[in-house]
Amino acid sequence: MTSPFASLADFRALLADLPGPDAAAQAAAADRNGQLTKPPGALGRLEDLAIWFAGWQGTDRPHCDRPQVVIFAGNHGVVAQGVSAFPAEVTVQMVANFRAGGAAINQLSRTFGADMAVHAIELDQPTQDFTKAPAMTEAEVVAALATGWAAVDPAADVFVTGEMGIGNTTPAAALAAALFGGDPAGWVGRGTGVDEAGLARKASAVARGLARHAAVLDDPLEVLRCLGGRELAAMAGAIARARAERIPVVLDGFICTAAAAVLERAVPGALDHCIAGHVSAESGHGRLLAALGKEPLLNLGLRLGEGSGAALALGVVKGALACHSDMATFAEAGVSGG
Ligand SMILES: O=C(O)c1ccc[n+]([C@@H]2O[C@H](COP(=O)([O-])O)[C@@H](O)[C@H]2O)c1
Ligand SMILES: Cc1cc2nc[nH]c2cc1C
Repeated sequence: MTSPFASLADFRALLADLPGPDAAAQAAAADRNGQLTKPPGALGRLEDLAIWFAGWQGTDRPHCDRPQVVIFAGNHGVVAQGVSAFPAEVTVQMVANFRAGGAAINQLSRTFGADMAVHAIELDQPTQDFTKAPAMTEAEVVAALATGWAAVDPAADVFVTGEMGIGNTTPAAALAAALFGGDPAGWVGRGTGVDEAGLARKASAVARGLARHAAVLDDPLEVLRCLGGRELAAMAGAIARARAERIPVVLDGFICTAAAAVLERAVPGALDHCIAGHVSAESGHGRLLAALGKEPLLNLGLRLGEGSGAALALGVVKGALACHSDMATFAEAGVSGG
């Protein structure tokens, strides 16, 4: 499908008209859950997870047989502010590594049977440094949203999106600060491993970005354009497309969640089809998830990005859905007490 939007106004209208879950399928799944051979509630959050997936997939026997992982890569003008522990050329080098099968996400995608795709977006054209100018023009942010929109396979049954972009914890922190308020220093973290001075440079860059773009801070899509990045916009576009297809989404780390938060702040409820795969070690991620009301499935101290935490969470999702959809009921198994 070519993208159904040509402007931010079109995208905004599309977001306001997204489908909800199938309440009947969800009710049928809750009923089935009550009949499975286990004490009530004994599978804990796995039970809620299965019932939630049932609603979005529109079946009382939800599945994770065709998970799709899509990684978007972008480069950032704000790296000129000294905000990353790694040089910008690592972005294109890691894209080559993804394509050669050598990154963590390749191994995790294979482990959980996910189809994996990589989209490098204009890596030779970094966004503008947001401390000096809007990161993107409207045409650029719409093109990135459309790349994300087009990347989703409508036949996937679970969707994961991740990113690669040296410097991108800084635009992610800027989005979080713009969307939820608070001191920039409270949203920046060590990313790939910056020292104290690097952390201070990140907080300063975010503060200057917020000041420069103060006029748009009440408009989440303009915030994405002025303070975000191409891979962040692409993740937002992909998450919106998954919603249009009613495909449940597993969110990854801080950058992915910040991109997703743009949609929720633009239209409350826009992330109802998303769960948090994990909470990353990036200091603002837990706070961002709390602001979105999302409880992460995993907390393993990851701070890699590239969809890795969400891909790992596919293991939990697969376990939850296998139990829900394939366990015997008390009646089927002849077990007393159901
Ligand atoms: O997902 C996370 O929470 C996360 C936390 C820290 C770093 N990263 C990854 O590291 C890169 C951004 O870090 P930095 O220090 O360059 O801003 C980018 O490629 C991300 O995928 C990702
Ligand atoms: C090596 C490397 C791999 C990554 N994967 C996601 N972000 C990354 C950042 C770096 C620096």
